[in-house]
Amino acid sequence: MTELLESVKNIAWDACGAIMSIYQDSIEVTAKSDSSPLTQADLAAHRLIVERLSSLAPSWPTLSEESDADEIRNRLSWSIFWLIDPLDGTKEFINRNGEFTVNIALVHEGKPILGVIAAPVLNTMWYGAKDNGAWRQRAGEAAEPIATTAWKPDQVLRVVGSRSHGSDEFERLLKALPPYHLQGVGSSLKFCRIAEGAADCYPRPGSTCEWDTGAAHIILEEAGGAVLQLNTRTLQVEEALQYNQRQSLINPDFIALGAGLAEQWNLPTFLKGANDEST
Ligand SMILES: Nc1ncnc2c1ncn2[C@@H]1O[C@H](COP(=O)(O)O)[C@@H](OP(=O)(O)O)[C@H]1O
Ligand SMILES: [Mg+2]
Repeated sequence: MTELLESVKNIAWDACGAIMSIYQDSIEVTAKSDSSPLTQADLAAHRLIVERLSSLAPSWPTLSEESDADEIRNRLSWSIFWLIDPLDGTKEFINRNGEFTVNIALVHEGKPILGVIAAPVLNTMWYGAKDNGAWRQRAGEAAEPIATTAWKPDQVLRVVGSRSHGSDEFERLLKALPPYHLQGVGSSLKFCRIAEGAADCYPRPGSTCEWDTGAAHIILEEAGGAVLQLNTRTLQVEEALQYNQRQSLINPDFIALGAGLAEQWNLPTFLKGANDEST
């Protein structure tokens, strides 16, 4: 696993290089069929990552946000594959605020077992693999282990949410939380904040795809946290998100949280109903 991680880290970092050469030049934006934005950086990173992973592990297929439908036609029969978002946070990339990442996960039997998230503007990578812990590495520095922090009921809950994709459902969920502080953060960086102990939870009703969460999912689990399906009606957490098990690649509603918070979430006292004391 350690050797595989090093290879994937190198690939993610090289993809960051391809993205940055476009970031520093001019960004051309086109619209995909679902009207979400696409840039030449998404495609350059996609091509580099798919080519390099295919030569690293020729028998493991790749499923990228930018894959053609034909290339992933048989995906439900895959037991192991690479799950890739070549540029997560395209809107943040276009807005040039630095909050975008390259996400690469290895998924086995519906669960992510290795993940790398690279943020070129922040010069940082977060990564982890099953039973190998979670790590953060700043460019030119040694890797350091990271872990979630356990929220206590007398503390303000540090919530992270999308910078660019809010929703009424998200606003409704916030009302069920104890006193909180909300920070908007782009891309998978929200999960990284929880994994390194800088935030407590990230509720996300709707509007994410499996490539937005796969790499972050295993990193957060290895840091002591969890990424759990959330029933937004009852506000109960359910089993962990699963990958490549359904026709749709859109995730169900979920909440990512640090150590111990899933148990707290199920305590009736945790949910206080409409809450107007938020900071
Ligand atoms: N309506 C929608 N349906 C599915 N996924 C959506 C969506 N709106 C946003 N997303 C996903 O949310 C990601 C951005 O996350 P965030 O808002 O947390 O920064 C996008 O990643 P990309 O930028 O890779 O397309 C996209 O995959
Ligand atoms: Mg993308």
